[in-house]
Amino acid sequence: MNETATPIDTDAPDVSTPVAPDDLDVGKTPKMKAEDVNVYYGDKHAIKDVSINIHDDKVTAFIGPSGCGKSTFLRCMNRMNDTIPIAKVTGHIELDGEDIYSPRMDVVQLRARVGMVFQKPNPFPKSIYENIAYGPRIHGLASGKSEMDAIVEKSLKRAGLWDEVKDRLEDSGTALSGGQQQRLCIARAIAVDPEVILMDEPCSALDPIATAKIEELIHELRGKYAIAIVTHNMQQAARVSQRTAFFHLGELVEYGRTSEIFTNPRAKRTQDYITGRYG
Ligand SMILES: Nc1ncnc2c1ncn2[C@@H]1O[C@H](COP(=O)(O)OP(=O)(O)OP(=O)(O)O)[C@@H](O)[C@H]1O
Repeated sequence: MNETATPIDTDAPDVSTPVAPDDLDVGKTPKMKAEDVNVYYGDKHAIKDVSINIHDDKVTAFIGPSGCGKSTFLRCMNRMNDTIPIAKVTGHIELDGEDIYSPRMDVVQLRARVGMVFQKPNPFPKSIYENIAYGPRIHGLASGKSEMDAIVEKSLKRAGLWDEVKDRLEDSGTALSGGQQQRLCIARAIAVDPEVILMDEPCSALDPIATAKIEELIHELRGKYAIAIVTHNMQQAARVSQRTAFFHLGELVEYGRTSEIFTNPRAKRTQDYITGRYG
Protein backbone atom coordinates (compact mmCIF):
# COMPACT_ATOMS: atom_id res chain seq x y z
CA MET A 1 0.00 0.00 0.00
CA ASN A 2 1.35 3.42 -1.01
CA GLU A 3 1.14 5.70 2.04
CA THR A 4 1.23 8.83 -0.12
CA ALA A 5 -1.42 7.54 -2.49
CA THR A 6 -3.87 10.00 -3.97
CA PRO A 7 -7.40 8.63 -4.10
CA ILE A 8 -8.69 7.89 -7.56
CA ASP A 9 -10.73 10.79 -8.87
CA THR A 10 -14.08 9.11 -9.35
CA ASP A 11 -15.41 12.26 -11.02
CA ALA A 12 -13.02 11.72 -13.91
CA PRO A 13 -14.92 11.31 -17.20
CA ASP A 14 -14.80 7.51 -17.14
CA VAL A 15 -18.48 6.97 -17.66
CA SER A 16 -18.31 8.21 -21.24
CA THR A 17 -15.47 5.78 -21.99
CA PRO A 18 -16.55 2.46 -23.47
CA VAL A 19 -15.51 -0.38 -21.14
CA ALA A 20 -13.84 -2.34 -23.95
CA PRO A 21 -12.28 -1.33 -27.29
CA ASP A 22 -14.67 -1.68 -30.24
CA ASP A 23 -12.41 -4.13 -32.07
CA LEU A 24 -11.92 -6.51 -29.14
CA ASP A 25 -12.74 -10.16 -29.96
CA VAL A 26 -15.26 -9.14 -32.60
CA GLY A 27 -17.18 -12.13 -33.96
CA LYS A 28 -15.72 -14.55 -31.41
CA THR A 29 -18.14 -16.63 -29.39
CA PRO A 30 -17.22 -16.27 -25.71
CA LYS A 31 -16.94 -19.28 -23.42
CA MET A 32 -18.68 -17.30 -20.69
CA LYS A 33 -20.73 -14.17 -21.09
CA ALA A 34 -21.88 -11.98 -18.19
CA GLU A 35 -24.48 -9.26 -18.73
CA ASP A 36 -25.57 -6.59 -16.27
CA VAL A 37 -24.50 -8.55 -13.23
CA ASN A 38 -25.20 -6.98 -9.84
CA VAL A 39 -24.34 -8.48 -6.47
CA TYR A 40 -25.69 -7.34 -3.11
CA TYR A 41 -24.61 -8.46 0.34
CA GLY A 42 -27.66 -7.29 2.26
CA ASP A 43 -27.71 -3.51 1.59
CA LYS A 44 -24.15 -3.44 0.26
CA HIS A 45 -24.09 -3.16 -3.53
CA ALA A 46 -20.81 -4.97 -4.23
CA ILE A 47 -21.00 -5.45 -8.05
CA LYS A 48 -22.65 -2.89 -10.31
CA ASP A 49 -23.90 -3.73 -13.81
CA VAL A 50 -20.87 -5.73 -14.86
CA SER A 51 -20.84 -7.16 -18.39
CA ILE A 52 -17.83 -9.08 -19.68
CA ASN A 53 -16.92 -11.94 -22.02
CA ILE A 54 -14.45 -14.67 -21.09
CA HIS A 55 -12.75 -16.55 -23.95
CA ASP A 56 -11.52 -20.12 -23.94
CA ASP A 57 -8.14 -19.38 -25.52
CA LYS A 58 -7.28 -16.53 -23.17
CA VAL A 59 -6.28 -15.91 -19.59
CA THR A 60 -8.33 -13.03 -18.17
CA ALA A 61 -6.99 -11.18 -15.13
CA PHE A 62 -9.26 -9.30 -12.73
CA ILE A 63 -7.38 -6.47 -11.05
CA GLY A 64 -8.32 -3.56 -8.80
CA PRO A 65 -7.92 -2.21 -5.28
CA SER A 66 -8.86 -4.26 -2.25
CA GLY A 67 -12.62 -4.52 -1.78
CA CYS A 68 -13.51 -3.52 -5.38
CA GLY A 69 -15.40 -6.78 -5.96
CA LYS A 70 -12.96 -8.94 -7.93
CA SER A 71 -13.52 -12.08 -5.86
CA THR A 72 -17.25 -11.45 -5.61
CA PHE A 73 -17.53 -11.29 -9.39
CA LEU A 74 -15.32 -14.37 -9.87
CA ARG A 75 -17.56 -16.31 -7.48
CA CYS A 76 -20.62 -15.39 -9.57
CA MET A 77 -19.16 -17.36 -12.45
CA ASN A 78 -19.67 -20.75 -10.82
CA ARG A 79 -22.38 -19.73 -8.36
CA MET A 80 -20.12 -19.91 -5.32
CA ASN A 81 -21.99 -16.86 -4.00
CA ASP A 82 -25.00 -19.20 -3.58
CA THR A 83 -23.20 -20.45 -0.46
CA ILE A 84 -23.33 -16.96 1.15
CA PRO A 85 -26.85 -16.54 2.57
CA ILE A 86 -26.93 -12.71 2.35
CA ALA A 87 -25.59 -12.58 -1.22
CA LYS A 88 -28.07 -11.78 -3.99
CA VAL A 89 -27.02 -11.95 -7.64
CA THR A 90 -29.02 -10.40 -10.50
CA GLY A 91 -28.28 -10.27 -14.22
CA HIS A 92 -27.33 -12.98 -16.64
CA ILE A 93 -24.30 -15.28 -16.95
CA GLU A 94 -23.95 -17.88 -19.68
CA LEU A 95 -21.60 -20.80 -20.16
CA ASP A 96 -21.59 -21.87 -23.82
CA GLY A 97 -24.86 -20.01 -24.25
CA GLU A 98 -26.53 -21.75 -21.30
CA ASP A 99 -27.91 -19.63 -18.43
CA ILE A 100 -25.96 -20.76 -15.34
CA TYR A 101 -28.56 -19.21 -13.00
CA SER A 102 -31.42 -21.12 -14.62
CA PRO A 103 -33.33 -23.33 -12.13
CA ARG A 104 -32.54 -26.21 -14.51
CA MET A 105 -28.79 -25.77 -14.01
CA ASP A 106 -27.23 -28.53 -11.88
CA VAL A 107 -24.90 -26.53 -9.62
CA VAL A 108 -22.67 -29.53 -8.83
CA GLN A 109 -22.12 -30.12 -12.56
CA LEU A 110 -21.60 -26.39 -13.09
CA ARG A 111 -18.82 -26.28 -10.50
CA ALA A 112 -17.12 -29.23 -12.20
CA ARG A 113 -17.33 -27.44 -15.56
CA VAL A 114 -16.22 -24.16 -13.97
CA GLY A 115 -13.61 -25.20 -11.40
CA MET A 116 -12.13 -22.98 -8.75
CA VAL A 117 -8.75 -22.62 -7.06
CA PHE A 118 -8.63 -20.53 -3.89
CA GLN A 119 -6.15 -18.16 -2.32
CA LYS A 120 -5.11 -20.60 0.36
CA PRO A 121 -4.37 -24.13 -0.88
CA ASN A 122 -7.11 -26.34 0.54
CA PRO A 123 -6.35 -30.00 -0.20
CA PHE A 124 -8.63 -32.56 1.46
CA PRO A 125 -7.02 -34.27 4.48
CA LYS A 126 -6.66 -37.40 2.37
CA SER A 127 -3.96 -38.98 0.23
CA ILE A 128 -2.62 -37.23 -2.86
CA TYR A 129 -4.33 -39.93 -4.96
CA GLU A 130 -7.68 -39.47 -3.21
CA ASN A 131 -7.51 -35.69 -3.58
CA ILE A 132 -7.57 -36.19 -7.34
CA ALA A 133 -9.82 -39.28 -7.51
CA TYR A 134 -12.63 -37.85 -5.36
CA GLY A 135 -14.18 -35.61 -8.03
CA PRO A 136 -14.01 -38.08 -10.92
CA ARG A 137 -15.54 -40.73 -8.63
CA ILE A 138 -18.56 -38.63 -7.64
CA HIS A 139 -19.05 -37.57 -11.26
CA GLY A 140 -18.71 -41.18 -12.49
CA LEU A 141 -15.83 -40.37 -14.83
CA ALA A 142 -13.90 -43.63 -14.36
CA SER A 143 -15.26 -47.16 -14.76
CA GLY A 144 -12.48 -48.93 -12.88
CA LYS A 145 -9.17 -48.66 -11.09
CA SER A 146 -7.01 -48.43 -14.20
CA GLU A 147 -9.14 -45.63 -15.65
CA MET A 148 -8.97 -43.77 -12.33
CA ASP A 149 -5.19 -44.29 -12.19
CA ALA A 150 -4.94 -42.77 -15.67
CA ILE A 151 -7.04 -39.73 -14.66
CA VAL A 152 -4.90 -39.21 -11.54
CA GLU A 153 -1.68 -39.43 -13.55
CA LYS A 154 -2.89 -37.15 -16.35
CA SER A 155 -4.22 -34.52 -13.93
CA LEU A 156 -1.02 -34.48 -11.88
CA LYS A 157 1.06 -34.28 -15.07
CA ARG A 158 -1.01 -31.36 -16.37
CA ALA A 159 -0.54 -29.59 -13.06
CA GLY A 160 3.23 -30.17 -13.25
CA LEU A 161 3.26 -32.22 -10.05
CA TRP A 162 3.54 -35.84 -11.22
CA ASP A 163 7.32 -36.17 -11.09
CA GLU A 164 7.39 -34.80 -7.54
CA VAL A 165 4.68 -37.10 -6.15
CA LYS A 166 4.48 -40.22 -8.34
CA ASP A 167 6.29 -42.35 -5.76
CA ARG A 168 4.19 -41.18 -2.81
CA LEU A 169 0.62 -41.02 -4.03
CA GLU A 170 -0.59 -42.51 -0.73
CA ASP A 171 0.97 -39.71 1.36
CA SER A 172 -1.33 -37.03 2.68
CA GLY A 173 -1.97 -34.05 0.39
CA THR A 174 -1.63 -31.77 3.39
CA ALA A 175 2.00 -32.90 3.90
CA LEU A 176 3.09 -31.26 0.63
CA SER A 177 4.68 -27.79 0.50
CA GLY A 178 2.36 -24.81 -0.02
CA GLY A 179 3.23 -24.54 -3.72
CA GLN A 180 2.77 -28.28 -4.24
CA GLN A 181 -0.57 -28.13 -2.40
CA GLN A 182 -1.72 -25.37 -4.75
CA ARG A 183 -0.69 -27.44 -7.79
CA LEU A 184 -2.54 -30.40 -6.21
CA CYS A 185 -5.65 -28.19 -5.99
CA ILE A 186 -5.23 -27.25 -9.65
CA ALA A 187 -4.84 -30.96 -10.51
CA ARG A 188 -8.02 -31.66 -8.52
CA ALA A 189 -9.90 -29.05 -10.55
CA ILE A 190 -8.48 -30.47 -13.81
CA ALA A 191 -9.45 -34.06 -12.89
CA VAL A 192 -13.15 -33.48 -13.54
CA ASP A 193 -12.42 -32.17 -17.04
CA PRO A 194 -13.45 -28.55 -16.56
CA GLU A 195 -13.98 -26.01 -19.32
CA VAL A 196 -13.15 -22.96 -17.21
CA ILE A 197 -10.79 -22.58 -14.24
CA LEU A 198 -11.30 -19.65 -11.86
CA MET A 199 -8.32 -18.72 -9.70
CA ASP A 200 -8.76 -16.40 -6.75
CA GLU A 201 -5.32 -14.99 -5.93
CA PRO A 202 -3.75 -18.45 -6.26
CA CYS A 203 -0.22 -17.27 -5.46
CA SER A 204 -0.81 -14.87 -2.60
CA ALA A 205 0.16 -17.45 0.04
CA LEU A 206 3.19 -18.72 -1.91
CA ASP A 207 6.88 -17.82 -2.06
CA PRO A 208 8.41 -16.42 -5.30
CA ILE A 209 9.63 -19.81 -6.56
CA ALA A 210 6.28 -21.52 -6.00
CA THR A 211 4.60 -18.47 -7.57
CA ALA A 212 6.79 -18.75 -10.68
CA LYS A 213 5.80 -22.42 -11.02
CA ILE A 214 2.09 -21.58 -10.85
CA GLU A 215 2.55 -18.81 -13.42
CA GLU A 216 4.38 -21.26 -15.72
CA LEU A 217 1.54 -23.70 -15.22
CA ILE A 218 -1.04 -21.05 -16.14
CA HIS A 219 0.85 -20.55 -19.42
CA GLU A 220 0.74 -24.28 -20.09
CA LEU A 221 -2.97 -24.56 -19.26
CA ARG A 222 -3.90 -21.65 -21.50
CA GLY A 223 -5.79 -22.90 -24.53
CA LYS A 224 -6.87 -26.08 -22.74
CA TYR A 225 -9.21 -24.19 -20.42
CA ALA A 226 -10.61 -20.69 -20.23
CA ILE A 227 -8.88 -19.15 -17.20
CA ALA A 228 -9.92 -16.17 -15.10
CA ILE A 229 -7.55 -15.09 -12.34
CA VAL A 230 -7.97 -12.53 -9.58
CA THR A 231 -4.65 -10.98 -8.64
CA HIS A 232 -3.39 -8.11 -6.55
CA ASN A 233 -0.11 -8.27 -8.35
CA MET A 234 -0.08 -6.18 -11.51
CA GLN A 235 3.19 -7.69 -12.72
CA GLN A 236 1.57 -11.08 -12.42
CA ALA A 237 -1.47 -9.93 -14.41
CA ALA A 238 0.89 -8.57 -17.08
CA ARG A 239 2.87 -11.82 -17.17
CA VAL A 240 0.07 -14.38 -17.28
CA SER A 241 -2.94 -12.78 -18.98
CA GLN A 242 -3.98 -11.67 -22.44
CA ARG A 243 -7.10 -9.84 -21.24
CA THR A 244 -7.38 -7.63 -18.16
CA ALA A 245 -10.47 -6.32 -16.40
CA PHE A 246 -9.99 -3.41 -14.01
CA PHE A 247 -12.59 -3.14 -11.23
CA HIS A 248 -13.14 -0.17 -8.94
CA LEU A 249 -15.90 0.29 -6.35
CA GLY A 250 -17.85 -2.64 -7.80
CA GLU A 251 -17.76 -1.31 -11.37
CA LEU A 252 -15.91 -2.79 -14.30
CA VAL A 253 -14.08 0.36 -15.33
CA GLU A 254 -12.09 -1.02 -18.24
CA TYR A 255 -11.59 -4.32 -20.02
CA GLY A 256 -9.14 -4.94 -22.82
CA ARG A 257 -5.91 -6.43 -24.09
CA THR A 258 -3.51 -6.75 -21.18
CA SER A 259 -0.74 -5.05 -23.15
CA GLU A 260 -2.95 -2.02 -23.77
CA ILE A 261 -4.35 -1.82 -20.24
CA PHE A 262 -0.82 -1.60 -18.85
CA THR A 263 0.69 0.69 -21.45
CA ASN A 264 -2.17 2.78 -22.75
CA PRO A 265 -5.25 2.59 -20.52
CA ARG A 266 -8.25 4.53 -21.74
CA ALA A 267 -9.84 5.36 -18.40
CA LYS A 268 -8.25 7.76 -15.93
CA ARG A 269 -9.11 5.49 -13.03
CA THR A 270 -7.21 2.60 -14.66
CA GLN A 271 -4.25 4.83 -15.29
CA ASP A 272 -4.24 6.03 -11.68
CA TYR A 273 -4.33 2.44 -10.45
CA ILE A 274 -1.64 1.02 -12.69
CA THR A 275 0.69 3.91 -12.00
CA GLY A 276 0.41 3.20 -8.28
CA ARG A 277 -1.52 6.32 -7.37
CA TYR A 278 -4.08 4.18 -5.65
CA GLY A 279 -4.38 0.72 -4.18
N1 LIG B 1 -19.47 -12.58 2.53
C1 LIG B 1 -19.60 -11.25 2.51
N2 LIG B 1 -20.52 -10.62 3.27
C2 LIG B 1 -20.64 -9.28 3.24
N3 LIG B 1 -19.88 -8.46 2.48
C3 LIG B 1 -18.94 -9.02 1.71
C4 LIG B 1 -18.75 -10.44 1.67
N4 LIG B 1 -17.74 -10.71 0.81
C5 LIG B 1 -17.33 -9.53 0.33
N5 LIG B 1 -18.05 -8.52 0.87
C6 LIG B 1 -17.90 -7.06 0.58
O1 LIG B 1 -18.05 -6.87 -0.83
C7 LIG B 1 -17.08 -5.96 -1.33
C8 LIG B 1 -16.24 -6.65 -2.39
O2 LIG B 1 -15.45 -7.64 -1.75
P1 LIG B 1 -14.50 -8.64 -2.56
O3 LIG B 1 -13.89 -9.57 -1.58
O4 LIG B 1 -15.23 -9.21 -3.70
O5 LIG B 1 -13.41 -7.61 -3.11
P2 LIG B 1 -11.97 -7.91 -3.71
O6 LIG B 1 -11.76 -6.91 -4.78
O7 LIG B 1 -11.85 -9.35 -4.10
O8 LIG B 1 -11.05 -7.59 -2.46
P3 LIG B 1 -9.65 -8.21 -2.02
O9 LIG B 1 -8.70 -7.88 -3.12
O10 LIG B 1 -9.33 -7.47 -0.75
O11 LIG B 1 -9.85 -9.68 -1.83
C9 LIG B 1 -16.28 -5.49 -0.12
O12 LIG B 1 -16.83 -4.28 0.35
C10 LIG B 1 -16.49 -6.59 0.90
O13 LIG B 1 -16.40 -6.10 2.21
